[in-house]
Amino acid sequence: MNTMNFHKYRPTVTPDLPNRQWPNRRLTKAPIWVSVDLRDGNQALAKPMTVEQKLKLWDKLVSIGFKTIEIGFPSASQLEFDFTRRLIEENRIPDDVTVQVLVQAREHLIQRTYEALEGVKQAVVHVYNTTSQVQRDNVFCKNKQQIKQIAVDGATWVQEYAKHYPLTDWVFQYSPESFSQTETDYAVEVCQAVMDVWKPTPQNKCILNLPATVESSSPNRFADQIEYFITHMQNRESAIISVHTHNDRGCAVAAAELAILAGADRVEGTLLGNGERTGNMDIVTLAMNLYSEGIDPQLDFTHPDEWVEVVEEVTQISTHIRHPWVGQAVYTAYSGSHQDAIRKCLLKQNDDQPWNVAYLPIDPKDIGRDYEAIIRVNSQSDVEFLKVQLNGQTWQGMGQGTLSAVCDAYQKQSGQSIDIIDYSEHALHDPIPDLHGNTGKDAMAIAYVYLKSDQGKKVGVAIAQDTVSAMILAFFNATI
Ligand SMILES: CC(=O)SCCNC(=O)CCNC(=O)[C@H](O)C(C)(C)COP(=O)(O)OP(=O)(O)OC[C@H]1O[C@@H](n2cnc3c(N)ncnc32)[C@H](O)[C@@H]1OP(=O)(O)O
Ligand SMILES: CC(C)C(=O)C(=O)O
Repeated sequence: MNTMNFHKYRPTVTPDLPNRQWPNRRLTKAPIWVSVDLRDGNQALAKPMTVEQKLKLWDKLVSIGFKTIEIGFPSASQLEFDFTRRLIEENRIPDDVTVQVLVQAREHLIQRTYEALEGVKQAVVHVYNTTSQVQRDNVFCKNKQQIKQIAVDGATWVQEYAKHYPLTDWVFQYSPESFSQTETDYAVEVCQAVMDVWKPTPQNKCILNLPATVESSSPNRFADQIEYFITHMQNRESAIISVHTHNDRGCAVAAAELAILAGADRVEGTLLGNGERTGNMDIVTLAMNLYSEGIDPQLDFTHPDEWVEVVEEVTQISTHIRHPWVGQAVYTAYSGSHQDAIRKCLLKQNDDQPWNVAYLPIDPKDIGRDYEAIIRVNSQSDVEFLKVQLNGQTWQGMGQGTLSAVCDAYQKQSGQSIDIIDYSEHALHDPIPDLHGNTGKDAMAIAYVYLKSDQGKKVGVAIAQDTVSAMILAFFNATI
């Protein structure tokens, strides 16, 4: 047997933390959210957004309720610079929203970043350099001391250039990029050196953003890294601890959740998880996870169809039908036992009681989905909710069985009262000859339906490929 070449790989080293506290904690409130759609999300697109598209997404992010939005990398290109200027000069930044911008720890780029931000009321200047061993050795070809010096120089320039713009309320953020692949003690050392430059206080905090730039271990080990960092740093009360997870192993949301348990205050991510490679942490999923546990997510995702459309338009990426919480299929049950359970629970569900419905973790109505989409009929289902396409019209009905669902649909559509007197359905195993004696190989079921309506008693009969279709056709034959 061929085996995959797993010998090629080694696990990422994460700290031992025998007294870890995070597993005993629960999520109780939303973190500080930061949307990085317009930066990390954008830099990952084959066709990055135009200024107009960025403005459109910006408006959506503001309306959803983000209070900090990383708007781009203004020193990287004229487009990024111009977008920043548009937001400022056109007064598009509400007073309670702070823009954040990313920059490398390089002086000319930091200078240009401040030029882009001239006149802004408040902003986070986010400077980063990578600290991981692979980048130290292979990309930067520098030792730990030299890499730390890049961070210190960057922090110094960020602080110095800010002084040229005293009217703005500046907040400084530092990311040891590839934190999760960095020796955690070393990450603490570098961040401490940055804090020594900025000298934050509990009243004037800096932000330390700890990224899983590439997700390389399981979420519990990322949580260990965060808890280790927090418990080994000095002056914890003067820093906001932020995390920025990517989804390489499919666990970005879980990693962020466990990082919050481990003490992180703030989470960076994108709507629907767009971002480098497998994407950034999906803020929608994390926020809705909190919501489904009765925690105020502090973001408003009530009308997904509106903002999903904008995200899809600007990213040119469609949303999977099974995307957590907002995919088109996530409140739909095809299988009979699920349909049965949902119907029974919905009948018992009172609006003033906590949500208690099997198979539906939240009330789909909360995000603008109706129950009619919930139950779909196919070969896996016992028909209790029906959609019938007839003469170009869609008829919908719900009932204990096929016939009562059809009857319900018919009554809603025609306004006529109708009673089912009796019915019978038979699966046929032998082929049925048609009027000319030919064998209809597909015919497999026959149904009789006896009705009493305003027009008196009627009987309908039909043969079809299955009993459900035969019943529906027999019903309509009886109503003609
Ligand atoms: C994990 C992340 O998402 S980080 C963000 C990534 N996003 C982006 O990079 C998008 C925007 N960036 C860009 O368009 C370009 O990188 C620019 C315009 C900012 C800079 O371009 P350039 O200077 O031409 O190239 P580049 O970014 O490759 O860097 C060149 C040098 O800076 C160094 N450098 C890279 N990142 C950093 C950093 N964060 N801090 C300090 N130096 C850095 C490189 O090692 C390289 O050094 P060398 O010339 O001695 O080999
Ligand atoms: C710049 C940092 C925060 C980043 O985007 C990453 O590490 O993924």
